[in-house]
Amino acid sequence: MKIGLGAVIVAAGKGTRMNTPESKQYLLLEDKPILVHTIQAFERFALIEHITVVVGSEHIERVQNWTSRYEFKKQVKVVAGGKDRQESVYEGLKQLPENIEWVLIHDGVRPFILQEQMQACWEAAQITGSAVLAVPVKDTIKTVGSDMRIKNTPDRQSLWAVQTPQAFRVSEIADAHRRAASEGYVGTDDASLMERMGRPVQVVMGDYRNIKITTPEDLRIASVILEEIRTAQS
Ligand SMILES: Nc1ccn([C@@H]2O[C@H](COP(=O)(O)OP(=O)(O)OP(=O)(O)O)[C@@H](O)[C@H]2O)c(=O)n1
Ligand SMILES: C[C@](O)(CO)[C@H](O)COP(=O)(O)O
Repeated sequence: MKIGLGAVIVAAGKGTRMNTPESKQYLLLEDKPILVHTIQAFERFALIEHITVVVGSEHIERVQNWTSRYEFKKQVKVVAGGKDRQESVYEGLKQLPENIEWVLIHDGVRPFILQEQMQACWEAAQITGSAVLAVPVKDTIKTVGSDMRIKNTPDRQSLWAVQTPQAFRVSEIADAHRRAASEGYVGTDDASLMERMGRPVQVVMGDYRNIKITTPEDLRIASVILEEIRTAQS
């Protein structure tokens, strides 16, 4: 069944918080780069027809070569990103083929996305128009001033840590990006661009293992999660 679902996987960041010579998306997790694990998760998701991977311009050829090396079955287009995540997503959206009506936008450094989670996010987007995966926060969150004094304590019941994928109609999220760029707004996720246009975004319960590999300790946690997922699948 063709439904015009594509993926934009953003991986054009420098990984400054990881502080390794090689950007974190190219670090090996067991046998292959983190970004390959992520692309392969989208390869496995049957509904995805097209994958656009957004990388730094100096890495385009390297990632293009992965199609033969890792035997990708789907069409994987590799394009250059921008100076921040938002610009990179927008570049990816602009390069999607015409027939792609819906998109899952995902961080290249979230390799543990499960098939059932992609499915749940996609199904929720079909109903509401937009959907994101998120998990309830476990800690108490404080708003803190520049003087390091606590300003207030938001009610934890309503706080969720948002993940990717985030699912949208291509025309709507591209419009939201166009508007944000022209108005100089920079958000840390794509849903926030829909929110500022007054559009509803459905939250779908995510999985705590869908971590964004960000700092060195995340690499050790990632090895444990990978082993656990492999054991469960074998
Ligand atoms: N100009 C950018 C910046 C970020 N990203 C991507 O957005 C995702 C989430 O961003 P983050 O974890 O913050 O990655 P980096 O920007 O690489 O990390 P840091 O902020 O530590 O430099 C990553 O897959 C990253 O590659 C991107 O495509 N283009
Ligand atoms: C989009 C995102 O993964 C949602 O949690 C996140 O906001 C991106 O993180 P960044 O470090 O701000 O790029």
